[in-house]
Amino acid sequence: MFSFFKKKTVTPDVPPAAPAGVAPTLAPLSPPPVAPSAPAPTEPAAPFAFDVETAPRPEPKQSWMSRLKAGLSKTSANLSVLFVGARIDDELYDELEAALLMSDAGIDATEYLLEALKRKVKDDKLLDAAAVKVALKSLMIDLLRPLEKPFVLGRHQPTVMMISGVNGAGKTTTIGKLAKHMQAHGQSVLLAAGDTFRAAAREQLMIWGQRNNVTVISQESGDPAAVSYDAVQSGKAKGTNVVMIDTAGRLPTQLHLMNELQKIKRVIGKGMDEAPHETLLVIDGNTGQNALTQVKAFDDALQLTGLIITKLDGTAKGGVLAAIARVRPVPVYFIGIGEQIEDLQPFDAEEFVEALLG
Ligand SMILES: Nc1nc2c(ncn2[C@@H]2O[C@H](COP(=O)(O)OP(=O)(O)OP(=O)(O)O)[C@@H](O)[C@H]2O)c(=O)[nH]1
Repeated sequence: MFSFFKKKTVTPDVPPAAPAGVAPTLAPLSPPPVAPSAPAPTEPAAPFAFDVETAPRPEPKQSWMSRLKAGLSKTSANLSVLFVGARIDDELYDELEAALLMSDAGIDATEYLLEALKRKVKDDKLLDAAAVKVALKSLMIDLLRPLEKPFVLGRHQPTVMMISGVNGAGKTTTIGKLAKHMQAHGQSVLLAAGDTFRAAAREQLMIWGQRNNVTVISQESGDPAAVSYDAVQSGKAKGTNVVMIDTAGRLPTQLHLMNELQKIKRVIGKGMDEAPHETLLVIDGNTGQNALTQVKAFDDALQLTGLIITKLDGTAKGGVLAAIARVRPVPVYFIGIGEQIEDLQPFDAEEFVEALLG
């Protein structure tokens, strides 16, 4: 058993002791230092650790942190400038309120943070703007920390993951990255091309599967629930470690398509008790407050176990994580900042706030 988790919580060489019955939490997400030999499908993979800073990458690639900072630079510039030589007065709070709203934090999280900050400034008798910024950082970390959750594999054989989201959110790209990470750490992976609407999407996944030596279950036309069921059966028969089920993009307002997702989930459950073990929503980080609408709708329909937020390298503002934390705190397993495999990393609240408020 292993989990994808932030690096700070682990000692790479010595796996932390886990309480009885609980999966050990290790940090991952990069090729392991030595090329692994894939174990027999049913063997659990050896635990592995991931360190963003030391992971090998071609020069002159920037570190994960500097790229995350660059991705969130719009918001961080707007927030940071407020504290430069500022007086602690209503004007500062007003500007901060505007900057948080602009960052997509939404009204609830913005009001919560402002109230908490004012209280802290008073209680701790803070006198200069730099100290207020530090206080805001710590409040944001506290707000976002409940969204951190290790992504554990190995509790089930196979672990079945269902991946949903609106069109173009980055579902298929994310599945590809995750599959590669998992393979690199000795996990056997099977994909289901559950997007039976778009032939191109199916073909994209098939070609990708051939290139990367990953079996893809697909049907030319047909019922995505049936494809998903077949994939689970195949995964069980082959002793595959992970079955990932891609689904067609859809809007939460397309009720018949949301009903279809519920059906896919039910049918997966018929293929294997307790499956899908992970019901994930992929969100484009540039969607702003609409991301919150998506989380609510998909969570209501599917009871999500986690989120993956992509494209935080574009025009993303980042504040939407605060809105999610306040309004619908579904765990954020991973965040993505680009199209390369190492551009998807476990969500780390402290790292994220550091990039946002630096
Ligand atoms: N910049 C950037 N682009 C990304 C990221 N993740 C995915 N993309 C791009 O977003 C586009 C859409 O990605 P897909 O994986 O096809 O999205 P999808 O959700 O499967 O799309 P549908 O099948 O149409 O629903 C592609 O061009 C990806 O390369 C990211 O983190 N950053």
